[in-house]
Amino acid sequence: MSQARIIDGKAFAQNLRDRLALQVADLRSTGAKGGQDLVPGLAVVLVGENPASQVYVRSKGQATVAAGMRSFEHKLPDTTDQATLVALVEKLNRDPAVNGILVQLPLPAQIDPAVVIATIDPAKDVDGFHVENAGRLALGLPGMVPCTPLGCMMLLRDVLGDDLRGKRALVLGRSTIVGRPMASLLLAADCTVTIAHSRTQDLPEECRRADILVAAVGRPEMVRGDWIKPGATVIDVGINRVPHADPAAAAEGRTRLVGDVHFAEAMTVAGAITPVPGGVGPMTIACLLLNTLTATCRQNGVPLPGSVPEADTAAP
Ligand SMILES: Nc1nc(=O)c2c([nH]1)NC[C@@H]1CN(c3ccc(C(=O)N[C@@H](CCC(=O)O)C(=O)O)cc3)C=[N+]21
Ligand SMILES: [Mg+2]
Repeated sequence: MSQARIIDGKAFAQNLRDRLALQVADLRSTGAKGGQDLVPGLAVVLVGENPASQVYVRSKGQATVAAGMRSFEHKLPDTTDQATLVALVEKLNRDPAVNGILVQLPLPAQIDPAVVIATIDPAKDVDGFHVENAGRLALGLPGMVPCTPLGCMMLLRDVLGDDLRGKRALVLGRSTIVGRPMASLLLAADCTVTIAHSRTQDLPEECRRADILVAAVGRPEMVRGDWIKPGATVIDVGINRVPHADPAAAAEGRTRLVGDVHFAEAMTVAGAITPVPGGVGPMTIACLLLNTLTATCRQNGVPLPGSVPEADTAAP
């Protein structure tokens, strides 16, 4: 039986982070010569004590420092009101040491995420969630591109190169943070794009038509082997924590991570596939650093370092 190529997102992300660290060091020395502060700074705001969010925020901070950038972490209590969070974001907008701002989602129920995101200066919106950046992407204009779709695109470019052109791509999921921006990027890469979702009729049949399948629905192992076109490239965005496969371990409360794709089944059909963990997740963090570097360069009128991929087009 055939075996898919496993797309090593972890290694790709580490390589990107190494290259970014070199560019950050270059930028810092350029700034020192010109008397400018060209040290990229990323502010991450966490409201509340969601354990998963705490883990993500910690690994983002570590990655930021490892790349030679400044990390500013702001932790606010679960009871924080919207006005307080908006005031913090406004302060970060004005702070010249802060080039990127990320407000960790989800936010507690008393805070409307749309209001907070609308407050972020679009030039510092390294998540690419602001309406201005979402609109720019939808119109094919330069802007900040959401990290997860950007990372998926880089992996696809690595596997397929120019073969992306004209391919049938299906995005499963229509979220504003993954599905929709992913579809825009695939369209910009000259794919023929379908967005499928919970109301799509004959979903397995739709999936089977796709040369490129991007699963981002948040449903553990929903995409089965027989939903996949033989040889297709599969990008699994899902990160679902489920009880451990071994019932004894599950009884002790142990969990494991699975994607939106049934990996073992997909392995026998797909041409290439991202694993979970070790696929898209690490790319999200690497692209956050890339966006922070891009934002810093644009804010200071400095050209993007040559070997850093152009985020807008996700060229290799
Ligand atoms: N404003 C905002 N921006 C985000 O980008 C954002 C957010 N809020 N809220 C939560 C989600 C989730 N997210 C992940 C980042 C890295 C991994 C990651 O590195 N995963 C590893 C390890 C996973 C693990 O072991 O738990 C992997 O897939 O291999 C996963 C998920 C960013 N998010
Ligand atoms: Mg700075």
